[in-house]
Amino acid sequence: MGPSKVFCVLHRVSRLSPAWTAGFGRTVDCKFALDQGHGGRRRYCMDSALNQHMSELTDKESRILSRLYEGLVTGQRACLAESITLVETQHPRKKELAQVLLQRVLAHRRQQEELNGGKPLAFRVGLSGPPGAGKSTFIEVFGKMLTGSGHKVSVLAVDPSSCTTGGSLMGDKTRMTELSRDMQAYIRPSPTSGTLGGVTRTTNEAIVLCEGAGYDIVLVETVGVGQSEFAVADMVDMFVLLIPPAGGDELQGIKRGIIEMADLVVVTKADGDLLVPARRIQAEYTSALKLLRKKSKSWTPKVVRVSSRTGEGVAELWERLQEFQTAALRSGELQARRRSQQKVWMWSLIQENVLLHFKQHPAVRDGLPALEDSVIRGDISPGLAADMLLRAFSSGQ
Ligand SMILES: Nc1nc2c(ncn2[C@@H]2O[C@H](COP(=O)(O)OP(=O)(O)OP(=O)(O)O)[C@@H](O)[C@H]2O)c(=O)[nH]1
Repeated sequence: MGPSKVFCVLHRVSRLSPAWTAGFGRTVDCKFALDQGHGGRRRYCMDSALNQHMSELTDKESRILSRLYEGLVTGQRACLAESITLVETQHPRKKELAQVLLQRVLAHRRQQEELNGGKPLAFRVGLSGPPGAGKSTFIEVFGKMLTGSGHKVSVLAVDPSSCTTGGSLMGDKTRMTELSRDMQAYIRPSPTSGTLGGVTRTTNEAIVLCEGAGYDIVLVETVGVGQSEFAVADMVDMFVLLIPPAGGDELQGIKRGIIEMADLVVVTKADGDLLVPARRIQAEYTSALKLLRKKSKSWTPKVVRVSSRTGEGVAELWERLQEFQTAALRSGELQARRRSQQKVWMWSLIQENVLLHFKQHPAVRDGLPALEDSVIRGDISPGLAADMLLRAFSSGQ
C-alpha cells in the first residue's frame, strides 16, 4: 500500500466526528507502522475494516451511535438494551454499526482499565447446570445479595435451544422477578434467533456493552444443554457448575468434560429433606474433582453447598468467587484467559460469517437443493456433494 492509500485511510478517519475517532489513534499509527517499517511483511490492522464501516456513516447513523454510546457509558439501561439489540441484529448495515459502537466501547473500557491499574473492571462468571438445578432461583438470591452490597449486576443468557425452537427459555423475566425490578441489575434474555455461534458472539458483545455501562459483575447463564456450557466457559473469568442433589440418573446428563471446566461446583437446594443428599453429592464431587487434572496453578476447584431457599451458603460462595478472582488476577491467569478468549471469539465470528457467505453464494444457493436431494437418496456421497459446493463457492469468488 503506497502513501496515497495511507492518506486515503487517514482522510476517511478524519471525516468522522472527533467523538468517533477519539479512540482510534492506535489504528492509524498501526497502519503507518505497516507501511513504513516492516519490510513489506503483511500485517493486518483493524483500520481497513473499521474504516469501511465508519467512512460511510450518515449523519443520522452518527447521531444514533453517539446517543447510544453516551447513554451507555452514563449507565442508561434503555441505551444498553438498544445497543444489545443492535449487536443481535441480522441486518448487514446494522451489524457494521454495531461493530463501530463496540470498538468505541472497547476503547472506553481500555481507558477505564488503564485508570484501574490495568485490572479488568468487571468479573465475569458463567453459571451452568442441568435443567431444574436451581440456577434462576440462585441467581435471583445471589444477584440481590450483590446489588445489596453495592454491585451492579447483569445477567445474560446463552440458550442454543432458542435457535431451533424460535423461543427463548430465558424470555420470561418472571424467572427472576425480584432481580428484574432491581435498578442495579440488568437481565437480558437470550437472543431468539441465530446459530449457537451467533448467540455466542452476541453474548460476548453484550458482555462488553454491560461492562461499558458500568456493570461490575456479569453473570452468564446457560439455559440449554450441550455445547452451550462450553461456549459459556469460553466467555467468562470463572465457570461455576450448579448441580442439584439428585440421584445418579439425573446427573448422567452432565458431561464429564464440563466438570473438568468447572472452577467451582455448587450443590444447590441444600435444605430440608435435600440436605442429606446434598452432603452426599458434595462428597462425591469433591472426590471426583481430585481425580481430574489440575487446570490452574493458582486455584484448586472446590465443591460448596447452597440453599437459595434459606440463603445458607450464598455469602460463603461469594467469598469463594472473590478468592478465585484474587488468585487468578495475581497469577495473571485471568488476564491470560481473557486474551485467549478473544481469539475464540474471533473464530466464532469467522465461522458464523463464512457459513453465511457460503449459504448465500448464488452458485451454492442454486445447486444446494438438488445436491441435498441426491445425498438423501444416496445417489452421491455427502463428501462429494460438499466438494462440489465448495468448488462452486471458491470458483465464484
Ligand atoms: N428446596 C429447594 N428448592 C429449590 C431451591 N432452589 C430452587 N428450587 C426449586 O427447584 C426448581 C427449579 O428451580 P429453577 O431455579 O427454576 O431451576 P433452573 O436451573 O433455573 O431450571 P431451568 O429453568 O429448567 O433451567 C423450582 O421448583 C425451585 O423452587 C432451593 O434452594 N431449595
